[in-house]
Amino acid sequence: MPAATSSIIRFQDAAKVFPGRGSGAEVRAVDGVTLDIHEGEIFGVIGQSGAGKSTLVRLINALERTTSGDVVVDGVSLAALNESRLRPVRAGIGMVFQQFNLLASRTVAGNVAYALEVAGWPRARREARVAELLEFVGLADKARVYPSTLSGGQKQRVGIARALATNPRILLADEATSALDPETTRDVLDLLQRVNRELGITVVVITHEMDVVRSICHRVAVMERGRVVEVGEAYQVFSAPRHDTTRRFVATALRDRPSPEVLARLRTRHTGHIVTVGVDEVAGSSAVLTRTLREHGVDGTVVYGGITEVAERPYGSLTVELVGDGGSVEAAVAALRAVTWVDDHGRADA
Ligand SMILES: Nc1ncnc2c1ncn2[C@@H]1O[C@H](COP(=O)(O)OP(=O)(O)OP(=O)(O)O)[C@@H](O)[C@H]1O
Repeated sequence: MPAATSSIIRFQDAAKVFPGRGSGAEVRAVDGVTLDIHEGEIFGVIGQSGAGKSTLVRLINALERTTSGDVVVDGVSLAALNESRLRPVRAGIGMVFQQFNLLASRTVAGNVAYALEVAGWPRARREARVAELLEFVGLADKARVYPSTLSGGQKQRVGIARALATNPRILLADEATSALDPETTRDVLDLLQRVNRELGITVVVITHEMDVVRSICHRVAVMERGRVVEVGEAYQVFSAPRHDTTRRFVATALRDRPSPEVLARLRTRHTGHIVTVGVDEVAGSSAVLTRTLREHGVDGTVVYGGITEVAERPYGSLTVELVGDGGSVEAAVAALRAVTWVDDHGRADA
């Protein structure tokens, strides 16, 4: 976890209202958001399509301007700035896109150099900086090729090198891995993590992929209809989700809990007492489960479940068939309840 918790981006009752298209009603794409993004963290923004994620993030570099409220970036209030005074703020913010947005007519090096040319860097400095960036993203050997010859993952690494060219303090990534296959996604996420850890850059990622949040985000905001409905440490938000959007999101990551149909099938195969036991870093590790059952003289067989990691901490559940004498099963269930959540499905004949 990053040590610093000072705010680098602050939304203050920020709103973005688009006029209705045709005779349609106006759209409150971002609706009164107050939120702090801390310096040095990887912050995730999740939510369903149309929830307002892109608009929220585009307020940070003023690609969209607030219609009310404010966004304060590195102590600078954006609402009051005109276009020319926004330029230095934008220079401190890099952005990567789902579709990469590379210039087809320029080589890889030419794409990365582009922002430096616009910023008036002399040629020698530019070349040194481009070489350094391509080395950082692992594409030193591709400097002279054109984007069309690259894989999706390589294109996104060029996109990241380009976004880093002018030494931004903030990197915005809008669905940066959504066009990539799972393996390439992993490489790009590793790179974003290095950008954060090695360069100390604050990273804001928009994603609809639980895997992205699960593996790299320190904190996360959940959006619904322009509002932030849940915000906090990724582990806290996902281990105790309060909103349907969050619950649905979590369910896409880990199908660890048996549906009624699965449970019915389990009952035909297992006649003992079936329980689903939460697994988390404090209480529910499988070691705790095994020890508790042993202490009560109960046999446990795992019949369903899954454990994954959220923010590098264990998360999931195990469904277990319990077999034991008299009240020992009930006593074991009570002991488990003292340390984690338990869903008691009972016995087939109960
Ligand atoms: N330029 C615009 N003019 C009018 N309405 C817009 C404009 N841009 C976005 N919207 C509307 O604002 C709402 C939020 O859009 P936004 O793209 O921010 O959502 P999102 O959560 O990023 O969705 P997605 O995941 O599909 O990109 C949507 O209803 C969208 O149609």
